[in-house]
This record gives sequence, structure tokens and C-alpha cells, in this order.
Amino acid sequence: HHHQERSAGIIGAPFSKGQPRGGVESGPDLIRAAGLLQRLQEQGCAVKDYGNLTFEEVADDEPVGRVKRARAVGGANQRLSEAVRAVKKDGHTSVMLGGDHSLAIGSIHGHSAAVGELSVVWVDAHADINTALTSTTGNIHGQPMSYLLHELHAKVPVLPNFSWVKPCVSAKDLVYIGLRDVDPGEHYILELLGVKVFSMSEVDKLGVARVMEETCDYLSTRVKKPIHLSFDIDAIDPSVTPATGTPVVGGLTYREGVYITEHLCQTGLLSGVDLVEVNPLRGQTEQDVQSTVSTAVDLLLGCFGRRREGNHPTDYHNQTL
Ligand SMILES: N[C@H]1CN[C@H](C(=O)O)[C@@H]1CCC[B-](O)(O)O
Ligand SMILES: [Mn+2]
Ligand SMILES: [Mn+2]
Ligand SMILES: [Mn+2]
Repeated sequence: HHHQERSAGIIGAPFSKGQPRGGVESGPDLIRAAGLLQRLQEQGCAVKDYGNLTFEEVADDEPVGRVKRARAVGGANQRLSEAVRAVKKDGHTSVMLGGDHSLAIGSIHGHSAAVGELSVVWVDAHADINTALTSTTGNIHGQPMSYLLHELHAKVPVLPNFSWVKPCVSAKDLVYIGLRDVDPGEHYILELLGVKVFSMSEVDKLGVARVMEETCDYLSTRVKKPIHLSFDIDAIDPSVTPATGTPVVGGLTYREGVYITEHLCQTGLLSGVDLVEVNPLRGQTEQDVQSTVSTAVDLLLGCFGRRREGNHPTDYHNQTL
């Protein structure tokens, strides 16, 4: 028999305009510098690095209603969507390194353009499902899911550089893990749409193993679809990953985070991954930044087969055995 070798297509998206804090655009290069590609190769994963996307500066990106920096976010995500689609067409699992979480608009849109219907597992302290009208900050990194869900299409206003976005996810195909800071408008939407949510209360109550079992059962009740994992590093507790824009206490442990990606990997359905919101300027110390970046790397290695029990290449021959 032969192995369907895992292969990762890496896209760097050094973009920060979905939120106001500088520094998050350094995420892709920090994660690369921490050895992501080498570590993936060492564990037997084929890797193709598509480099970092370049995003045009947008002058006069005045708010549209309360929505901030819409032109920059719309343009960046259109480019990202095309890039992710191409990576999927090349046969890889796409790995989008952010950058802020508004980039999930392009990543999920492009993934769906390549594979059609997909499931989304959103691991985050936040639901990021404000519409342009429910958002109190106007920052689009708190809104990406609202542009992607069929059920919210009527609630999304026309925004400049957003006309290319077509809703591509059904509410029944979305699962949240790690929520602990959800706005009232978001909570209303989640309840109205009946979205499956494992907040930190459920993680405490059920334990992460049961959460993952129920997540995978829920998503494969109907047709098994490719899974898009959108992982906001602020899902992990800030004691482990402090270098991020919107930290919230009471988060996932390092072990719970790695269990989540290990579990999704073993489904064999993981088809696209986002790792977003790493911001070195939000760390107090160099150790804060290193802890955040190395956790991001380990989460991604778990997506591509790293097991804490150990790994060995399929063709391992130790002559001295
Ligand atoms: N405090 C949260 C909840 N809602 C706010 C908003 O809509 O601006 C913040 C978004 C965090 C986005 B992130 O999850 O991508 O970091
Ligand atoms: Mn074999
Ligand atoms: Mn978040
Ligand atoms: Mn987020």
C-alpha cells in the first residue's frame, strides 16, 4: 500500500487592517522563522511555500457607516481568495498565516471556490460573527463569518471592494470551540441560526476529547465535507499566547489546543487551515512572543500529523536495530 502523503501549501498574509493594532502583519514571517516549514518536512509532510501576498495600500479608506478600512480588507481578501483557490487546485492543504482574522473571508471563500461545500471549525475566544450593523467597533476582524454565511446574506450591507464575496458556508456546517467573549449581537445571531457552539463552559464540562468527538459527529451527521479550520491564537489562554491583539483570560491550555489539531488531522478531512492574530507588539517580553509563536507552530504541526507519542517516517530503517 502507499501513503496519501500529506502536503501543505503555505500562504503568508501580512495584513492588519481588519483591526487597529500594528504588528499582526509580522505574523507570517515570525512563524516561518520559528521553523514551521522545516518541522513539517521533518515529520514527513510535503511543503510548498507560496510566499507572502502583497496588498496594495488604499488611500482615503474612510469608514462606511461604522465599518472601518473596508476597501483595504475587501481588496486584500479578494487576492487571498484567489491564492487559496490556487493552492487547493495544486492539491495541497492550504495554510494561511495571518495577519488578522478578517483574512478568514478570503481564505474560506477561496477554499470553497476550489472544493465546494465545506465545514468550518472556528477555534477562537470570539465568534467573529458581527454584521456590519451589529459591530460596535467597526473592526472587520470581528465580522468575517457574517460575510460567509448564506443565512446572513440579507443582513450584510454593500461595502466597497466586497462585491466579489459570495456566501459559501451554511450555519449547520459551522462549529465554534473556545468562545468566552461574545457580543450580544453575536449571541443573538448564534442562537437565531442555531449554530453549534462549544464555549469554554462546554470545554470545562465535557473535556476537550468529548468536544472533539461531538464536533466531528455533528459535522459528519450529513455528508462528510472537507474541513476548514480557522484558528485564532487568542483561543489559547493568554498565559501561553499573550502576544495577540484581543487576549481574554480563561482560554484553552496548550494541551487542549494541540489535542484539537491532532484530532482534526486524524479525521483525514482537514483541507484548509488559518492561523491568525499573532502580534509580536502585544507581547511584554521576548519570551511572550516566543511562547506565542512556538505554540502557533505546534498547533500547525498537529494539523499535519505530529503526535505527542512520537512519529517516524514510513520508510524509517535504523540499521543498528
Ligand atoms: N472583543 C471581540 C468581540 N467582538 C469585538 C469586535 O467585533 O470588534 C472583538 C473582535 C475580536 C476579533 B478576533 O477574534 O479576530 O480577535
Ligand atoms: Mn504504510
Ligand atoms: Mn479572537
Ligand atoms: Mn478571531
